[in-house]
Amino acid sequence: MKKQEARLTALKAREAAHADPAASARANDWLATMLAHHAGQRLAFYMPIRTELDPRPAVETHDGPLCLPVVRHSGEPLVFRHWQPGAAMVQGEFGIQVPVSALEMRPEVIIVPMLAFDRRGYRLGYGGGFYDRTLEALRAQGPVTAIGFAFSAQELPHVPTEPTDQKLDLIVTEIGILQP
Ligand SMILES: Nc1nc2c(c(=O)[nH]1)N(C=O)[C@@H](CNc1ccc(C(=O)N[C@@H](CCC(=O)O)C(=O)O)cc1)CN2
Ligand SMILES: Nc1ncnc2c1ncn2[C@@H]1O[C@H](COP(=O)(O)OP(=O)(O)OP(=O)(O)O)[C@@H](O)[C@H]1O
Repeated sequence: MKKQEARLTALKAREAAHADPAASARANDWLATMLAHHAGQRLAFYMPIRTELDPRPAVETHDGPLCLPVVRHSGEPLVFRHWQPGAAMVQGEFGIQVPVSALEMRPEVIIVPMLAFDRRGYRLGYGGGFYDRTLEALRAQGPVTAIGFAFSAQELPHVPTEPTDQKLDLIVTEIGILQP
């Protein structure tokens, strides 16, 4: 499968890039710059797993409510639960920490994790289709800004796509901000 090959290539690139803390710091500086334009808005971030780029340093600078994605069922959009520093957490699906909070939030800005991306704004994740379904549902309700966050080494010339793929509005890496 083409997507599967692309995932493997990008995963190796991400593992190598992850070893450089300076790249992570620069990416977070760019992300914080971007988030400053969204002050006051509800922001969804993610708890990094494996070698995902950690967005938390930039998220700490955000002026506005925060939430984290929760998998309810495969084949369904993610839901977002309110998070604040010190919030009680529990291990959710795929070993990812999720807030215990029952308070759900509709984010206006979403920091999206990824394995690979291209300059058209297409991305590849772990293959659950969670962010595609989630962005489709949220965009049907109102405006939402999807910010892909990854190391520049995770860029591919052309990510394999399907009709259900939702495009990112912005991509932030350690090199800067890309607007597809
Ligand atoms: N940090 C983070 N949080 C996230 C995501 C993510 O990609 N990263 N998600 C993005 O959707 C959602 C969770 N979805 C996920 C789906 C699959 C796998 C995963 O590790 N899959 C394994 C194989 C799955 C299995 O065990 O059968 C793999 O690809 O190795 C992780 C998260 C919501 N939260
Ligand atoms: N809105 C949708 N409705 C129905 N099926 C969908 C939708 N979005 C994605 N899918 C299906 O989900 C499956 C996985 O999608 P894809 O490979 O794009 O996941 P991914 O973007 O890598 O994963 P994730 O978003 O969880 O990080 C695909 O077979 C796709 O057809």
